Amino acid sequence: MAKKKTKAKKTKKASYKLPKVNFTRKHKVLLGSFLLLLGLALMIAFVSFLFNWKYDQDTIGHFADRQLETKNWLSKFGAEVSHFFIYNGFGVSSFSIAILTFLTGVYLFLNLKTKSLISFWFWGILVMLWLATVLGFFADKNALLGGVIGFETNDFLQDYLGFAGTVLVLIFVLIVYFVIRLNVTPELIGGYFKRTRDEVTQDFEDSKAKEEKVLQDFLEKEKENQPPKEEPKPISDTNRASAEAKKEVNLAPTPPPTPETKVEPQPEPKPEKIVIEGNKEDGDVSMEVETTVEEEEEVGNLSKKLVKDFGEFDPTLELKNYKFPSTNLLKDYNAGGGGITINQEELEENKNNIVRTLKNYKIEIAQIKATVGPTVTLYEIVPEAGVRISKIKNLEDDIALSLAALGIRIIAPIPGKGTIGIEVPNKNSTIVSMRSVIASSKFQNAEMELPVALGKTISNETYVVDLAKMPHLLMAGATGQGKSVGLNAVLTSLLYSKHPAEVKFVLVDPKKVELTLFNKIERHYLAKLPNSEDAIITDNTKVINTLNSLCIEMDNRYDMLKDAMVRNIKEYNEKFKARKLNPENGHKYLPYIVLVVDEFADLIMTAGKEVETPIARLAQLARAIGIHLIIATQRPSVNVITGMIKANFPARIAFRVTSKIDSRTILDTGGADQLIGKGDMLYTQGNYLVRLQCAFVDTPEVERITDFIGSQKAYPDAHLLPEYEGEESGTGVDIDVSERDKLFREAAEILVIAQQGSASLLQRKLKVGYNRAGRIVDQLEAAGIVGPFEGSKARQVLITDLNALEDYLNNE
Ligand SMILES: Nc1ncnc2c1ncn2[C@@H]1O[C@H](COP(=O)(O)OP(=O)(O)OP(=O)(O)O)[C@@H](O)[C@H]1O
Repeated sequence: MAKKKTKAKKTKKASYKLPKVNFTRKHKVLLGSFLLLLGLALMIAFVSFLFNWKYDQDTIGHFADRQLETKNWLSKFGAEVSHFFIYNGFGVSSFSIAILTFLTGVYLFLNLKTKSLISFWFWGILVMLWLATVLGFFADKNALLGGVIGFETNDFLQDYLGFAGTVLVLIFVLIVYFVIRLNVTPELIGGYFKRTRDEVTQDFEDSKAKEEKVLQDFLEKEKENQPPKEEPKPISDTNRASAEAKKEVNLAPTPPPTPETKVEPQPEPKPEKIVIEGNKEDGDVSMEVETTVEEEEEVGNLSKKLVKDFGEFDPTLELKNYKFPSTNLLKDYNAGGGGITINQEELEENKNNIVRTLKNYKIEIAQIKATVGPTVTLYEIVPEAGVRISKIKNLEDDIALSLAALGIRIIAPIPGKGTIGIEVPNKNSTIVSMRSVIASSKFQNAEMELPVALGKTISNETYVVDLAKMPHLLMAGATGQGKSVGLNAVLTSLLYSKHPAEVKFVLVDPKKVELTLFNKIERHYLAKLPNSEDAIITDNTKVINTLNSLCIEMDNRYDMLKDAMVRNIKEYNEKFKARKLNPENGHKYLPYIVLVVDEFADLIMTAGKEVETPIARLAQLARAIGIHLIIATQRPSVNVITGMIKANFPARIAFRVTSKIDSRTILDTGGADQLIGKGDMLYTQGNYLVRLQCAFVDTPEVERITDFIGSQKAYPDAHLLPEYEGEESGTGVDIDVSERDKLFREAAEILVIAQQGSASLLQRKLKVGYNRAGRIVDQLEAAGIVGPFEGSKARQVLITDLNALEDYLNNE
């Protein structure tokens, strides 16, 4: 009980942190411009007052007298206000007031965060008081310096503390200002002096060395320029030396004899010298032509040197002994039987049925060919010339009826082939094992960023796609049709192809049981928010924070890419590996991040726009910086897979769904309703549909893989995403007491009696609509009566009984 009360108090305190003024943007612009101009006016008035105050003194106090003239640039107003602030107030330090007013105006006008304004005002006023008091010492010389308040404060302090005491107090206040406001500490000052001393010594030594070098060069040049027969000249004989030098046309740039020129520590490229010999007899002079050498780029040079010395940067070095799981950990489902079995009888029967049915509708077939896949067999038909394709397509249901089989799909025509396809499910389907697709050469030799072996096509070929190219994947299908297996297949593919340094997963699993096994590889492959305990997110409210954190990560990565002048993560990582990006400038190797959401419908139901917006943002922008989303849902309705989501997820997988409408929602076309389930799926990447049998990976297999990886040396922690400070309350708005609903008190009583912070309860008891009930709950939250939004659970009520509520509301 007591705990609840303290919590209630805490929330109350938190909600009163800032003044509760709800300005609209228009109000802010108006107030901002007013304050901005008022600040300027004060400034003008104050400056003018400094020159004209003596003349204007007679007019003070006669504001109503229109005849009286003032010299202040802002006339009577200026004179009165300045007299009030400067003469009667704080003296010249009153300029602070004008500056602070101006600053407040700017903040409001530009809609900047007003939080720092409070500290501006606090410190500004402190400085003003301090300065006024200090200038109070000189009040007898000039009354304007400290103003009346400055003089009085000074006088007051001197009465009690004497002159010395007052000075000491003022010095202490100054120290407080420096330490707290400017963060100045003795160490900082000491460090600064030490630095400047070192710099001076260094500079001195540098310039000495440079001077010596210049002198040396000069002498050498002189020596070179001397004709051999000439006597060596004394160094001091500069006049003569220059006269001799003039005799020769020397186009080589002589080093400027200024000791200030900075000499770079790295060796300069040596210019090549070409000497054009002159004919001495003709009195010709020889000329030395110096060709300039292109300076090499420092970064390139340095990076080449680094690569030469240390080799390319290896992101996997920290876990260099990491061993990839072997395919032996996966079960071979076809070990005994060995692949697809072809049932001749079945094939014959189906062929006859198809030919007969089509004949019934007067469609003659020129040729028929069967391709047996793991779950379905494709009969490719070449009709006789003159048969209309639409005719065959319209017979879909009739053919299905005559074949007496579920899940018949007619593809007319098959893209890229001039044939019509009829897919008929096999009586005995074959499981496509994960092992067979992982071991396939297609997957093993795939030159892809994020290879994913989805399964096998109808012609029994392994189908491998690049998640980085998709760039996001939407997976939908009715319950029990193979979505979770599909997700596991995708994750397993990535575990088999990518080192922990190269890819990180953010797993969202509202069902709480589907992805738990991946907990074991948390420190290898998972990414999480700092301070969160579990890497796998099962709580919907935490998803919002994680999504927003990913948005921050995305923005950060874009900044890094911009800084590195590359367009995508691949180029960035290549540049980083070639040691062309300096880690000291914040660059680091960027792993791909794959966000997997197992039940998206649940998320949209509980958090709605709050998840949709960051998901859409990530989907729109994250492809270049290596964040890829995989979203699965068993409810493919339009309010879950919204237009915004769909537009950004061109790659989609549909498992079997119950209706044609659902199929349309996922794929924009029918077909998914005719699948046979158990991993039978349609995949599209925006153009045509491919029917695949999803690779099957069972829970024990995933467990073996995660155990294998989890038992190896790991990073100290999961990959940490940037911190995201969610709003304290679910609503994030401070609600003015005066704006509370009329039913606020009644609603508070209902929730306190029921001890359940639910909007639907209010809807029923108060007979109000959902929106109003929701608003009241927000107001109750802002008042500290109910706790924050907790996803599907009702909010906690922070007040225990009606008496406590009465006290609480009365003390507000
Ligand atoms: N690729 C596949 N090959 C063979 N059988 C499969 C395949 N995928 C799924 N199955 C079978 O279907 C069952 C249900 O699959 P899964 O758990 O993936 O369904 P789901 O769509 O995730 O269901 P839910 O939405 O209820 O979680 C599996 O236990 C398995 O027997």
